[in-house]
Amino acid sequence: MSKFGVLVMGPAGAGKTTFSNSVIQHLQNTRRSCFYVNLDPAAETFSYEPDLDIRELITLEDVMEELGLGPNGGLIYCFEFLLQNLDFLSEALDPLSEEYLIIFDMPGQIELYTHVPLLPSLVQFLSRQGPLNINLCAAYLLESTFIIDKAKFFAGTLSAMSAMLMLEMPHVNILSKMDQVREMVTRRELRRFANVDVQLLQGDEEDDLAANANPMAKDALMSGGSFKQLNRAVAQLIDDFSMVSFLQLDVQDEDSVAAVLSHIDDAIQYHEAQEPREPKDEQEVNYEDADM
Ligand SMILES: Nc1nc2c(ncn2[C@@H]2O[C@H](COP(=O)(O)OP(=O)(O)OP(=O)(O)O)[C@@H](O)[C@H]2O)c(=O)[nH]1
Repeated sequence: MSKFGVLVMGPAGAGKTTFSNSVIQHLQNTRRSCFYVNLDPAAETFSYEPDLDIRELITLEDVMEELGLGPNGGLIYCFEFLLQNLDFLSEALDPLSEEYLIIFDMPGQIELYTHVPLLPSLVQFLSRQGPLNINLCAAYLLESTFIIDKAKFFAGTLSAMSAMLMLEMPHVNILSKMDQVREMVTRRELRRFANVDVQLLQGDEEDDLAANANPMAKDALMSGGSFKQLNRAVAQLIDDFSMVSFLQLDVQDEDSVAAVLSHIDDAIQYHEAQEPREPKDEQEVNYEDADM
């Protein structure tokens, strides 16, 4: 047996901290132990004070001020620094017993989940392949309001896929802030986004939510000959990657939080039964490039 952990990821403002807080509340209500780790060096305020906070090690503000880096380069520097000071994590996480769920609240900069190889190194250290031996699952949040603008929704879907491919770990995708869209779309329409229906990307006028809800957003969907081809290629890519689906999360509803947690548990249990994979080689990172 080993400890359990969830990496709460997703773009800025997707609702990561709010979701983390509702998980903590749910675990408290059900008398389960949890340990809350903030890994966002630019975080400002919390409803639940983190049990471990990267800002005790390094803050984005200090890095930007002292090294003259921008926010993206600064964040990458902070993560590189964390990777050079992994005792900061192991001293706090190693002593925890197996009953703990460890919640890692991640930053929102999208670079971290796409092309910069820092998260895979961190995951490797935390996971069953590394010394901390935590059974980890990624929870990738995307705002449900993105479905009103299909271009935005599919861009978000691609970034979720990118995180899935880069991290190669148990992963659940979540549409957050469901309270904001329930009145705007039918259940049938919602299902087409939750179980990503690539026909949505092919310009099906009848089902064009954007046209109904927000005329400006319709223009944002790529159109014209070459864009049609690109849309088709993206649709094919998502279709081939047949695992892309989203759970629906409403943080006001404890059952919804419990259902998402139960999926996370299932994803972890499923992967726990699999053989751990071989570690990847480490790669170099250039902070300056990140702000270009
Ligand atoms: N209506 C509604 N608002 C939400 C929900 N979840 C989060 N919000 C709001 O969305 C905003 C961003 O939420 P956060 O939880 O801070 O999002 P985050 O992903 O942690 O943000 P960053 O750390 O900046 O990347 C806040 O104003 C929240 O109150 C939700 O389920 N419903």
